Amino acid sequence: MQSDIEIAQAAHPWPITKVAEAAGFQPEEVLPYGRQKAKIERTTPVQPDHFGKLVLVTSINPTPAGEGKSTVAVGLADAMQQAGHRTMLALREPSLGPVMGLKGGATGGGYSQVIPMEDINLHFTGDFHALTVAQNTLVALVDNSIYQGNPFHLDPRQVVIKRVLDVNDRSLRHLVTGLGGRTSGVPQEGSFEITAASEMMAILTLATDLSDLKRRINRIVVGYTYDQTPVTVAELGVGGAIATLLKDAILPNLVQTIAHTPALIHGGPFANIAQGTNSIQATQLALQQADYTVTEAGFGADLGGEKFLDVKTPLLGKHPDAIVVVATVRALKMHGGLAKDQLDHEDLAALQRGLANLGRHVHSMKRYGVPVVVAVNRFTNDTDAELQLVVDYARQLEVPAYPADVWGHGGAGAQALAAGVVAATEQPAAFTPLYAPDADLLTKLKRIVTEIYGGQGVELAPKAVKQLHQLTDRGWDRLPVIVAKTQYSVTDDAKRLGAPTDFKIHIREFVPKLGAGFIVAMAGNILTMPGLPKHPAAEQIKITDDGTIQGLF
Ligand SMILES: Nc1ncnc2c1ncn2[C@@H]1O[C@H](COP(=O)(O)OP(=O)(O)O)[C@@H](O)[C@H]1O
Ligand SMILES: O=COP(=O)(O)O
Repeated sequence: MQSDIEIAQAAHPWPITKVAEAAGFQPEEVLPYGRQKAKIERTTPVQPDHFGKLVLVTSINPTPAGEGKSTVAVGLADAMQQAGHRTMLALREPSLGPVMGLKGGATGGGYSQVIPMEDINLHFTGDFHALTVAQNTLVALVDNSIYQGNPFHLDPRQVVIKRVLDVNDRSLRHLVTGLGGRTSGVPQEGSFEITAASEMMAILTLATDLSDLKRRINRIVVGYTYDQTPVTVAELGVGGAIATLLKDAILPNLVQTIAHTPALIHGGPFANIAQGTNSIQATQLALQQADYTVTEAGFGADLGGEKFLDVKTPLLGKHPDAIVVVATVRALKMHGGLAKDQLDHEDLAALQRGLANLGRHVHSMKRYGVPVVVAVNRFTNDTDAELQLVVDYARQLEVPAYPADVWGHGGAGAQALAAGVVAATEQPAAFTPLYAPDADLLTKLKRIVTEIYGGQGVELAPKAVKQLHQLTDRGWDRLPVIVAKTQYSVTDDAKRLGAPTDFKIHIREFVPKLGAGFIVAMAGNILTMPGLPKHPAAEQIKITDDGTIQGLF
């Protein structure tokens, strides 16, 4: 069986200028980066009343490998395009952390991939590197201000803006900087987070244009003074320089699928530690150009799905017309109690037990008032009996379900799914947000935990209780909330699979991100700098002397 990269390398892509022309972009809007990539620079403002239909792809709680949201999104878009619907994808950029680590890339798989997968999964058009330099330059400017006499009276123990790196590196979670004596800075305790979790990434993906980007950067709180007053980038007077570093990164990237469906790929926040959705700009651009936009949000519906619907949708100016919940037999069997190495043979009893996780996510997506469709992403070991069990269960939930073999057959494996999704987008939708925008932080959190996770409520650690009072005193307690928690469970315990209800979410601290415009609630022991596994993917990745990349999954 060919690998993802072998299938991608055997594809015959169009020149990106041809993809752009077919997608309706004007030549002056297309900035090629080589033959198969381009950035798109809008020359006319988007018009929300001309937007096409929006399809959000989310999923059940995944296994560590992922359950195929990107793969299904690509195969679905190809199938819709091949059925004659003008379709465009809006996806997120991969982080090199998982690419070299455990999870792999974010370009789909099999015959449902965006290409050139090597470029996209490695340095793409440099957006992650630009974001890394932008955030690290800001930290250096803050440290320099403290070193050069500290005119803003910043407390070195309360600098909250973190250095970032697009690498999984646990050794950078806790460190001391500024050692080496008087000329080497001011000693400070600090830490790195992965670029995908950075506030700069969140700002890039939520900004509607360059002026919004600049406003958001200026709102970043870099730290607090000795008397607890927040200090912003605007006060430091360096917002313009930081925005300059992102002048190209702010532009969405255009590539194509193996079947030449246009795909805008922009922004790469993870949904377990950030908001997990691709950029507002790319999604609006796709909505403007195509009759159907297929987009995805990270990890399960409890994370990327909820954040897309409650944080991104109000800024996007358009709610989804249909929500696709991707399920796999293998993940459902894990939720039914099987171990990772027991998933390759038929086990209807385990599958039956694990269906509750699908039920949880279908229920939580249905409450938004948007038609829901289940896509059963077929793996080679899935039996017809297992697939039928999932379809029958979905029918009991009164949602249509379509097995799709997009990995093995691309769009041809998703024709029934595509027809079902198009039909779903024609159904009436009464979008119902989860909480009122002006609800307080705790109310928002409780709604997420009870309505989306199925839990009993929230428990705040003493530090979080204290922070909540500070947030309230500052008037920051009405901002949207982003829950950072494990992707494997609806709870904050990665080992609790299925659909438990007897749990609370334990919030250890709140992290205000005023530039991004939300508060992050850190649940359980979630970390914002992942580590590498015992056998990282890097052990398989090679490059031949003639420059051919191998083993990139
Ligand atoms: N039906 C399938 N059969 C085999 N491999 C698959 C299938 N669907 C996805 N994969 C593989 O699983 C990995 C994760 O898929 P991906 O679409 O990235 O998941 P997600 O977007 O949910 O994280 C990729 O390497 C992909 O090639
Ligand atoms: O944020 C994580 O996204 P994936 O589910 O695509 O890995």
